[in-house]
Amino acid sequence: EFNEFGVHGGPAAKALKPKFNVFSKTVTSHTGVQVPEFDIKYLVAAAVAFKGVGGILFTFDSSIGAYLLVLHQLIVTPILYDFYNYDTEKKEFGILFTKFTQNLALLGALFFFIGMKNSMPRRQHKKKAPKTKTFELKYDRASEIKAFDETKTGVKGLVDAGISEVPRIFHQPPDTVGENYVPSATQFSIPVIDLQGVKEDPSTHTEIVKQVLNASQEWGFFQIINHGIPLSVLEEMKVRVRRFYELDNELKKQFYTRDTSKKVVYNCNFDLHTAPAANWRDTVYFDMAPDPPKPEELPEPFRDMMVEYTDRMMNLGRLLFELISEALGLNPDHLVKIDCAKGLGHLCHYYPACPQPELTIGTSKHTDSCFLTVLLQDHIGGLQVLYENQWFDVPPVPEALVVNIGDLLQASPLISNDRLVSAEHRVLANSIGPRVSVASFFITYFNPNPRLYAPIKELLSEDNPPKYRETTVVEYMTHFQQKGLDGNSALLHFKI
Ligand SMILES: O=C(O)CCC(=O)C(=O)O
Ligand SMILES: [Fe+2]
Repeated sequence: EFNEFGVHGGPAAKALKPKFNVFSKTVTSHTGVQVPEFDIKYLVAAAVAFKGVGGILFTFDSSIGAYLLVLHQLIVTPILYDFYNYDTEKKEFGILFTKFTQNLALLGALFFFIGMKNSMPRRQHKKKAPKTKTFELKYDRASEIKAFDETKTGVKGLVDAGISEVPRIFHQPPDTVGENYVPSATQFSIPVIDLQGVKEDPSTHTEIVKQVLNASQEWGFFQIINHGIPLSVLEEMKVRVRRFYELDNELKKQFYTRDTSKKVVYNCNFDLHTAPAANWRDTVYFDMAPDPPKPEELPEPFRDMMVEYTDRMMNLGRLLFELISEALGLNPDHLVKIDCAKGLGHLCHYYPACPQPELTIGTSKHTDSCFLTVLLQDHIGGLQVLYENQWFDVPPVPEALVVNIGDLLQASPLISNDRLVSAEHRVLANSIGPRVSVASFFITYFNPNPRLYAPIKELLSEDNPPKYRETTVVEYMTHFQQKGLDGNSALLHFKI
């Protein structure tokens, strides 16, 4: 009825006019409201417009289109299909009533569509968030990283310059930071082992070996107290780390390099150019054993400190390897004999205060690429370990050192054939800072040590076949360095 318009509204206007008159009379007599007089062609024009424009928009999935069609239905249906003006016995009544109810059903369908559309935008909104990230990834990340690296002043340089927002290159993918976090005050926490009397008292020794085995198998992490390194040495070491980072930029820049064969390597993120997102952390690395640098090659704050710290750490490392050998049922000197305590490097980390800690991370989730790590951390906190798929805080204890099993011991992976755990851990960024830590890695990094490491034969059996192929430290480390902190274990590469 509404396809031809002509000058006066076409046949639709003709059909509508008497019906509209009846309609307006009925409305007036029932409600007392006077329906205003107007040329019926305008009503037809409006109905045609609503139907035409609404129909087109509707086919494009638009809710405006649906609203226009609803308006059309509301205007046209009660007037055009006026079954109420006919006797129930009349033929017209049946036809008009059927059409009226059909149009009512159509109206219902339109309302359903509008309801669906209103609930969808909320869902789509969340899905759209990663799209913003995809867009972010399209910026010229490589050039921004290059420019940042060329400043040679790291994250501390950005903070010193007064930035108030974390640059894009440091943005972590969404949801990496908040996932599966358990606040530290729960019934579980990483074990603290008191080493007092470990060398003097045989029953204490046996008890400690048991605790080391449990902690290394369960958590891959434990803290030690009464470990023999005086608190004053630990405190002084942290002071020296801060002092290094507070050196004049020109002095510090001399050590900024990506050449990992150097004995002193200062840079921001060893995997800056390959990692998906940069970490809010600077690091200076000292390769101290077996071939230490000359004292004059060390930055001034460490010159009279590094050798003492290394000696003390080597003694502690030998003790820990003995305890772990025993825990695995091996001769106490087994791990030392296969050179696990031969190489030692210290990673001195600096985590500047972060203006938007929720956008980035101090150190991405990773396992350590070494036999064993002994970590000195300050009072700020932020280190977390993954245990049973949940993140647990490793709370700072002033006199304690944190010990964790590395990939090459993994536990026992390469040596213990998966009996020990090289646990995943990470460091959160913090608005309070700087935080400093010293991670002492027992490993012969790039010393060409030809020794092949494989799961220890004594630990293998028919039920416990080797899970990793043999490899050298150099091969393992080369793979780790190329891979970077991408969230996957470097050990996967060596699985049989
Ligand atoms: O800074 C820390 O607490 C941990 C550092 C760390 O995990 C590492 O150097 O491998
Ligand atoms: Fe680590």
